[in-house]
Amino acid sequence: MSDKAPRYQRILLKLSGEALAGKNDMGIDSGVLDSMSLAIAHLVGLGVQVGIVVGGGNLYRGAALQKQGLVGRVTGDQMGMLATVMNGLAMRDALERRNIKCRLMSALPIGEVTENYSSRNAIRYLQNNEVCVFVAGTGNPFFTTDTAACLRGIEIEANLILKATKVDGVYNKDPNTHEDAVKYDELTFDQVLDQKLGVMDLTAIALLREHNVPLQVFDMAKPNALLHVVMGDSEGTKVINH
Ligand SMILES: Nc1ncnc2c1ncn2[C@@H]1O[C@H](COP(=O)(O)OP(=O)(O)O)[C@@H](O)[C@H]1O
Ligand SMILES: O=c1ccn([C@@H]2O[C@H](COP(=O)(O)OP(=O)(O)O)[C@@H](O)[C@H]2O)c(=O)[nH]1
Repeated sequence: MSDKAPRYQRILLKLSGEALAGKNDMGIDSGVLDSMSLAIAHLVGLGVQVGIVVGGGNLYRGAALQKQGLVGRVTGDQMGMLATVMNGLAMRDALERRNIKCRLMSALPIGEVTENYSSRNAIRYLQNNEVCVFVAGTGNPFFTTDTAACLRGIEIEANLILKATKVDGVYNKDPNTHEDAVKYDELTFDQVLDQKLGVMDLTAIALLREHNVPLQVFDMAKPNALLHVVMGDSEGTKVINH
């Protein structure tokens, strides 16, 4: 890579819980944490301001807990939100081991374990080159961490929302179930909504469309993909308004 400057000064990165589990079915894989924290540290070194929303699907998902008959949906979603807090704690420590200053900010107040989310404080921390890890989703049941990522991204005035996921972009149909699915390099929020393309939930997409914040979807397991996105190089799929 040349000495060109990053295209985006402030980003919001969505990391799913499943990404943190790596090749395991659940839990947190230390190797994945290590490589993710290294990639993020690289961006911080380039002067990029980084906010992160972590998911919790590697531990608990409210809808699945309800389906098992374990708890009701609201309780299940609360367990899911607390799962994101645990993932966030692990992510913060992984970043701090790399001497990256990091804040863990929760949508639900959890005493001394996290600090309460405030967009004003988050923006101050980001301006001070501290990474902000946002946990507990939106703080409300019936939402997802994808929606939380878009919400936080809009609030902190991120230039781009990045969804690091298991597929390398948005396709015309689910590539995991359709061998003939075709990948888009770029498409609009209207196309995603009209065609109900399932890579991010529709609430999240509608928020980004309304607030005109671009989204880039890319393969979290591909080496240097995160860096390519931030440098403005072609990677994954970009979703924009027009
Ligand atoms: N049109 C589509 N393009 C890409 N992926 C899609 C599409 N429709 C459904 N998917 C599925 O969406 C998944 C990513 O969304 P999701 O499960 O929410 O990811 P994560 O767990 O990383 O947040 C992919 O693994 C893929 O199987
Ligand atoms: O604003 C939110 C965000 C998340 N959740 C709960 O937390 C779980 C974990 O989040 P998600 O499924 O989005 O995680 P990911 O798929 O990214 O790992 C969800 O299933 C919900 O039960 C919630 O209730 N409200």
